[in-house]
Amino acid sequence: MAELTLPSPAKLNLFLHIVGRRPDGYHELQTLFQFLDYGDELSFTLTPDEPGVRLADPIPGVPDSDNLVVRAALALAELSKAPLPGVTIHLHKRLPMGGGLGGGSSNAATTLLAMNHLWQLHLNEDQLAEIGLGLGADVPVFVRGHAAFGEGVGEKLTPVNPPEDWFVVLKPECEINTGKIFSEQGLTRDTPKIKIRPAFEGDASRYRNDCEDVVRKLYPEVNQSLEWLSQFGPARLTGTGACIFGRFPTESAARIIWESKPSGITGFVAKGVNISPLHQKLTELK
Ligand SMILES: C[C@](O)(CO)[C@H](O)COP(=O)(O)OP(=O)(O)OC[C@H]1O[C@@H](n2ccc(N)nc2=O)[C@H](O)[C@@H]1O
Ligand SMILES: Nc1ncnc2c1ncn2[C@@H]1O[C@H](COP(=O)(O)OP(=O)(O)OP(=O)(O)O)[C@@H](O)[C@H]1O
Repeated sequence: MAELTLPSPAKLNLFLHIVGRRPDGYHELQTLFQFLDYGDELSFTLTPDEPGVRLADPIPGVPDSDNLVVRAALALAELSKAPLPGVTIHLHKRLPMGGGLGGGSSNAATTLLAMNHLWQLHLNEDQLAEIGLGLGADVPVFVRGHAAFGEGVGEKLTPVNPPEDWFVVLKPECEINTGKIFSEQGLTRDTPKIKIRPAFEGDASRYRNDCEDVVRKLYPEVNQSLEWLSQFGPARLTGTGACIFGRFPTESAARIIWESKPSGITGFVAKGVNISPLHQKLTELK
């Protein structure tokens, strides 16, 4: 029985600038993606006697047909002319939903890489990134697996190596819908483009997240958490939120701040990594 267990890490947008808007309404970004050594875990078991894609742990409130794990597996299955064995997928969710950590996109990318392997489809990374983009703007970076300067809607990726610092990630008590933030009237949409070089050679804390002002106004919980965390250094929103992060040079420095957080706030401490834990695991398996 073919079986595979793989990580599905979180990402941070170390900065996120909105530099324009495409005719289809999607926003053009410049962003710095880095992975965290923290995330969900997915297990895939082929079931040759039982066709189809089954999710063993549905997410409450998300129909299986909308779950990006199922959608990713079905998108691959559609491309195969030959009948494929079925698969049962276990999803161990740790990442908060609507957190700006790219949990669903990461789950989709892990599924694409796992099922390409288990179904022996031999699609290359470019093909998987293209299929991934059809599932969500954040999927390609998880498919490629290297920290990157992202442009376009996040699909034009230049691999970079920002410092692998430690992060305190806090999850204020709200879920934020990405589409809602991108449709807000007051959103800054005209930040001048920067060149790639300063973005990763310089200190990313010189740059900002253009969604932050709008999110602070709409979600007082996020505003309060940012105010608290920024006492200890620059604190920023990831994606369209709701999660925020502060950067620290060592694990112990991050843990001291984590231990002192106000009661009731959830989150975690994790290390920023430039090679995705998913790709690290796949390399070990080769
Ligand atoms: C904010 C980021 O997380 C930054 O990495 C991503 O750009 C969002 O990626 P995502 O969650 O995969 O977003 P999608 O599921 O593709 O888009 C959700 C909705 O947000 C809006 N959207 C998204 C991305 C983008 N560059 N411009 C947009 O206007 C669109 O209305 C879209 O229907
Ligand atoms: N496997 C999945 N995991 C999480 N969410 C999923 C999944 N499949 C579908 N979704 C849907 O996608 C929505 C966004 O979830 P996700 O965790 O990716 O948000 P996010 O971290 O804000 O993403 P991003 O940073 O890409 O904007 C959820 O509210 C849920 O309805």
